Amino acid sequence: MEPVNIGLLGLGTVGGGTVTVLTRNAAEIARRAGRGIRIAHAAARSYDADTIAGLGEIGRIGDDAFAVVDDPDVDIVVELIGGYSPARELVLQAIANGKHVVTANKALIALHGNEIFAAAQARGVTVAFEAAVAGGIPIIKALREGLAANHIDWIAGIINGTGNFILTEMRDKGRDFADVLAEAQALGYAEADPTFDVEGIDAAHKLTILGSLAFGIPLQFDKTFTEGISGIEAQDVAYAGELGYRIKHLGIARRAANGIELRVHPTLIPHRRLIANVDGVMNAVLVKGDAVGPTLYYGAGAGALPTASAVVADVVDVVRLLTTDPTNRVPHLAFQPTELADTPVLAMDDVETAYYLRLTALDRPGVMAGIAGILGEEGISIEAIQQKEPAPGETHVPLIMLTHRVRESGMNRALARIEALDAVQGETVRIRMETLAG
Ligand SMILES: NC(=O)c1ccc[n+]([C@@H]2O[C@H](COP(=O)([O-])OP(=O)(O)OC[C@H]3O[C@@H](n4cnc5c(N)ncnc54)[C@H](O)[C@@H]3O)[C@@H](O)[C@H]2O)c1
Ligand SMILES: N[C@@H](CCO)C(=O)O
Ligand code: NA
Repeated sequence: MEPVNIGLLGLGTVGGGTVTVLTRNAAEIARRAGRGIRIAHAAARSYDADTIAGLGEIGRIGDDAFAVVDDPDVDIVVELIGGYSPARELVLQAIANGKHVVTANKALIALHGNEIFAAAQARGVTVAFEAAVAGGIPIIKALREGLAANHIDWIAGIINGTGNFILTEMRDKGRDFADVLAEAQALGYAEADPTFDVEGIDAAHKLTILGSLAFGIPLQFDKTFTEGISGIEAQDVAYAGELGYRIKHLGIARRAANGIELRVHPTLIPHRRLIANVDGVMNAVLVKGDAVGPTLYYGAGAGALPTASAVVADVVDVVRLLTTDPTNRVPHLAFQPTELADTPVLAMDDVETAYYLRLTALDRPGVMAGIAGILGEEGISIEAIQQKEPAPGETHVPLIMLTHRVRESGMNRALARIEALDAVQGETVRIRMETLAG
C-alpha cells in the first residue's frame, strides 16, 4: 500500500524530534500503523537545512506553512509551530481541506479547541493532541479511553516541566531562579515566551484540556484560576520541608458539590506522596476515578524525543482510523460532542482548600492570640503553628501556620483583617495545601 503523507509545520525542538522518531523507528511504526509514513512536505520559518537533513528524509522543505496545508499530496498535517496565530488559521484550513491534524499546541487547543473540534466534526476529520498535555505521557489516551468507565473525582498534575525543573533545582541545589530558567530554555523545554511556564499559563492551558476530558465540559481557559511559581521563596520551601511537605506547582481539576474546580497554583503536598517526588523536567498526573481508584501517570513532560513520541503515536492513531466511520471515532473531548455538560466552573472564592501561611509579626505577648482570634472568628481552624527565631537585630519573627480547609473568600477576609493589625508587617505568604488522598 502507498505510504501515508505527512505535512509537517515547524522544524524546531518538537518538529526535529518528530523527524528523528519517524525515521529511526520507521519499520516498527509501519508494522503498527499498517502503512508506511513519510514526511512529504515540511515548512518552517527558519531552519538549518543540514541539521534537518541529518535527522531524516523529507520530500520537500520550504518556508510557507500554508503551501503544506494546501498540498493535495498531504494526508495528515502535523502542526508544531506553536502559538495562537497563524496556528489557528493553518489548522482550520487543513480541516477545510479535509486533512486530519495532529498538534502539540496546548495554547491553541485550550483557547480555540471548541471551534477547531466543531469544524473537524463537521468535515469528518480528526484533530489529535496527545503531545499537548504532559508531553510524552499518554494522558489524553488514558482519560479518553482507558478510564472511560469511570466517574472522575479529581485530577492533580505536575504538568509544566520547566516549572518543575526550576522548583527542583532551587530546592536541591539552592540555584538562582533566572539561572535555572535559562538552562530550561537552552534544553528546549520552555515555551517561546517563558512567562507562560513561570506564571502558570502553560499549565493552565493543559489543565483546561484535562478538565474537559475528565468532566465532559467545553474548554474554558478563561475560567481556569492561574498562579505561577515566580513568588515562591527559598524560606517557604525550607519551612514546608520542616513540616513534612514539598511545594509543587499543580494543576487541579476537581468535581465539587456545586461545580467544577479548575486551578493551577503552587501547592504544599505531603512529601511521602509519589507525586511529591516527581522532580526535574518530569511530569506526573494523578487521576482519581470512582471505579479504578487513584492512578498515576509519570514521564517526560517536555523535550524533543519524548514529545515526538506522543506526536508520532497520534499519527499512528490517525493512520489507523483513516478507514473508520467518523461517527465511531473516539470523541475529541472524550464525551460525545452533543453530550457536553454546562456544569459551572467555580470562581476561586468558592473553592475550599487548606493553607500554609507565613506572617511576619512583632515578637510580643498577645500578638499570636490576636491573629488566632481573627482566624477563629472567620471559622478557620489552625492545624499547626510555629514561631521562628527572629533574625539578629529584628523585632519581627516569621509565624508559620497550617490551617484546615476553608473557603477562599473566608481566608481573604481573615488575611485582610490580620494584615491591618499594627503588629503584623507586610503581606502574608499563602500557599494552598492538598493531601491528594481520597
Ligand atoms: N518543546 C517542548 O518540549 C514541547 C513539549 C510539548 C509541546 N510543545 C509544543 O510544541 C509546539 C512547538 O514547540 P517547539 O518547542 O518545538 O518550538 P520551537 O520554537 O523549537 O519550533 C517552532 C518551529 O516553528 C517554526 N515557525 C514559527 N512560526 C512559523 C510560521 N509562521 N510558519 C512556519 N514555521 C514557523 C519555527 O521556525 C520553528 O521551526 C508548541 O506548541 C509547544 O507548546 C513543546
Ligand atoms: N514548556 C512546556 C513544554 C511541554 O508542554 C513545559 O515546560 O512543560
Ligand atoms: Na501527552
